Amino acid sequence: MMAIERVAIVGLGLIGSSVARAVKERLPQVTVVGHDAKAEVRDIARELGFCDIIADAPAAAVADADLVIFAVPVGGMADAARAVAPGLRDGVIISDVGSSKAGVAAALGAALPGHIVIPAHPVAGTENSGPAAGFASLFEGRWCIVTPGAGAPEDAVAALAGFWQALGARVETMDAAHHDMVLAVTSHLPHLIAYTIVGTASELEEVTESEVIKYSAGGFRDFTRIAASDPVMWRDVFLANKEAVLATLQRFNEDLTVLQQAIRRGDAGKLEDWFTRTRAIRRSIIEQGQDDAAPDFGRKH
Ligand SMILES: NC(=O)C1=CN([C@@H]2O[C@H](COP(=O)(O)OP(=O)(O)OC[C@H]3O[C@@H](n4cnc5c(N)ncnc54)[C@H](O)[C@@H]3O)[C@@H](O)[C@H]2O)C=CC1
Ligand SMILES: O=C(O)C(=O)Cc1ccc(O)cc1
Repeated sequence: MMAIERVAIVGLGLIGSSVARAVKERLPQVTVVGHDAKAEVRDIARELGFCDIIADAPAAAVADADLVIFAVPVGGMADAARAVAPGLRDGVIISDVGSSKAGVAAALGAALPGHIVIPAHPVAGTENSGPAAGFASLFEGRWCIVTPGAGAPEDAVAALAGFWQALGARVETMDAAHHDMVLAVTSHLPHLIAYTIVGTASELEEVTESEVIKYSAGGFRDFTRIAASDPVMWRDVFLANKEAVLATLQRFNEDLTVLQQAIRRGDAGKLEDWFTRTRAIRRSIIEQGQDDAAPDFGRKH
């Protein structure tokens, strides 16, 4: 198996800093080099000490790395890749943690021709961002979806899978397009709904802002957590996963119309049947011990 002795992390926010912290805790023999485009983030990273080395220049950060992980918003992957390109050694594994995969795979492949690119997505995170928000246990028991292209060398895929397993993650391999369809349903649409509902509530004139805050102990409160997620990161996810999100939204709108009609017509049976079915879905997730693997809007950190 390919040995990973030196990892370079480009982008030291929530996910990049969590990867660095997890490596330091679980793979202490591995050297972690970090870089962020923002000088203030590099300063905070130096202070917090979750990397062995912080490099000011992107190409210097990746020199001699066995694995380079891009942990920047998905719309910034190409720029980040071009910036490190002159420093990459032959045979290095290039990966990322982006929330959408087909567009990122294409962007990294085009920016780094001739390199081994194996995209990945740890399905774990929080509504917080920045280098101080990360923590070493973030990936424990969570899924990491690896989406190797057709030509990806098996030993490199195995090395990347082993790396994520060492950080505590469960690894699944799938096609990037399939990943994007699945995540559109399980993650991207729920975020879009949260952004919508919180925006709508704050705009409703008959409900004052103080009432929204005062009575937000119910379901609304869980939506506000999700709707506090990073604006740049999520802007990029929706633009990158446009087709899958729009297809999912189409289905969602149709189902919403069905429920709307049931309410208007007073169709009690329809409403009760629907809610009974969704309750069973939640219960079966919990019975399978998978509640941690599914997005949980009420999860506390
Ligand atoms: N936030 C979450 O819960 C999760 C996020 N992701 C993915 O992880 C990636 C990073 O997200 P977060 O860590 O949450 O964001 P973040 O906003 O906490 O950190 C991103 C960092 O990347 C830096 N950056 C931006 N462009 C750069 C460039 N060209 N070169 C170097 N550094 C650059 C920023 O200065 C920032 O410090 C995104 O692609 C996101 O889709 C994946 C799983 C969960
Ligand atoms: O905070 C939450 O509930 C999340 O859903 C975190 C999250 C955000 C983006 C991802 O790609 C994966 C996980």
